[in-house]
Amino acid sequence: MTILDGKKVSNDIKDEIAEEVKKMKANGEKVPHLAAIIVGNDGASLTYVGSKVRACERVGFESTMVRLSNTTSEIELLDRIEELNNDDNIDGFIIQLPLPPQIDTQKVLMAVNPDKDVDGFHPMNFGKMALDMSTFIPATPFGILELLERYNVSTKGKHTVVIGRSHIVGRPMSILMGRKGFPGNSTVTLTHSHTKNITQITSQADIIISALGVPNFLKAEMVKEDAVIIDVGITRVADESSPKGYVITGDVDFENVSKKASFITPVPGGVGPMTIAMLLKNTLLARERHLAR
Ligand SMILES: NC(=O)C1=CN([C@@H]2O[C@H](COP(=O)(O)OP(=O)(O)OC[C@H]3O[C@@H](n4cnc5c(N)ncnc54)[C@H](OP(=O)(O)O)[C@@H]3O)[C@@H](O)[C@H]2O)C=CC1
Ligand SMILES: Nc1nc(=O)c2c([nH]1)NC[C@@H]1CN(c3ccc(C(=O)N[C@@H](CCC(=O)O)C(=O)O)cc3)C=[N+]21
Repeated sequence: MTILDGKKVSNDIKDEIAEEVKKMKANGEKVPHLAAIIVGNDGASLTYVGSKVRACERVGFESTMVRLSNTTSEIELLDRIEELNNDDNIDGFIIQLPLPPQIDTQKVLMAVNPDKDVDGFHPMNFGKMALDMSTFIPATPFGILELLERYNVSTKGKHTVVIGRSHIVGRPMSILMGRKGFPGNSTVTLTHSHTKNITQITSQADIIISALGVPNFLKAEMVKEDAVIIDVGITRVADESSPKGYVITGDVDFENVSKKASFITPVPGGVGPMTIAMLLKNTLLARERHLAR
């Protein structure tokens, strides 16, 4: 069994990006600038955005965090997006999800300039991805592809089962694994809360990508011997014995499933850090597109 060490690979990627930024600086070129809008005070969301800002600092990017109150109206948010769209210093930006209920998420995501949409959530970019055109690939699925590639995990002709169909993880993942090329050429089954007999489906999978957010959902009995297991789930579970008062838990019963798996991602230290590294990669791409305009 091999652990797919997202923490290590993400550090390698950040080192590679930092090298590129050094060269830009040496040539007197503009360095990439990422902005993030965060609405409200959700602890987990603040943590993620904080890690994105720290990652920017580490590789030498500029970063801007725009913090808005939980009662921000849709119009106010759309105005802030328009400012970032028009700000020539900003190469790319993201709007941290989820948004409070008074705001229509789809409307907001459609307001982002597709050339600055480093999350790849705009319908234009999502459509391009589905049509194999070059574009921003959503960071979490992109990170999973990168991890499979760097560990040379075979995907061709394999049966990949994705659990969860969210717009940010499961749905794009199902499209990407079925694309031509590597990593891809998989036969994909997309499952969700209305799927019947899910154990029967996961038991046939060569690769399982679990993105539902239910701790310990995927148990050893649901998994075939030598399967590849990608655990996207991140749930905070209260734990008084840990310093923060909670621990981060994935969707997979790691202790038992890892005994059967050929490759498996841990939580923490698997897909999460890869997501951040790929957001930086997308920001590099956004800068190139910006300079080409
Ligand atoms: N590591 C990382 O970088 C990231 C981690 N995450 C984590 O991944 C998890 C999923 O997040 P996200 O993609 O936003 O998903 P959502 O919470 O938006 O959706 C969950 C999906 O899981 C499906 N689902 C729920 N219960 C079941 C069940 N019992 N059996 C089968 N399918 C089920 C839902 O089905 P239905 O559509 O029918 O409701 C839905 O499609 C969360 O823990 C989140 O924190 C998210 C993004 C990045
Ligand atoms: N517009 C938008 N883009 C996103 O990419 C996005 C989002 N909204 N909303 C929420 C989800 C979640 N997400 C994570 C990113 C990093 C870790 C991560 O670094 N996790 C660490 C642990 C972090 C911790 O200790 O809390 C790990 O798994 O090792 C987790 C989750 C990005 N998301």
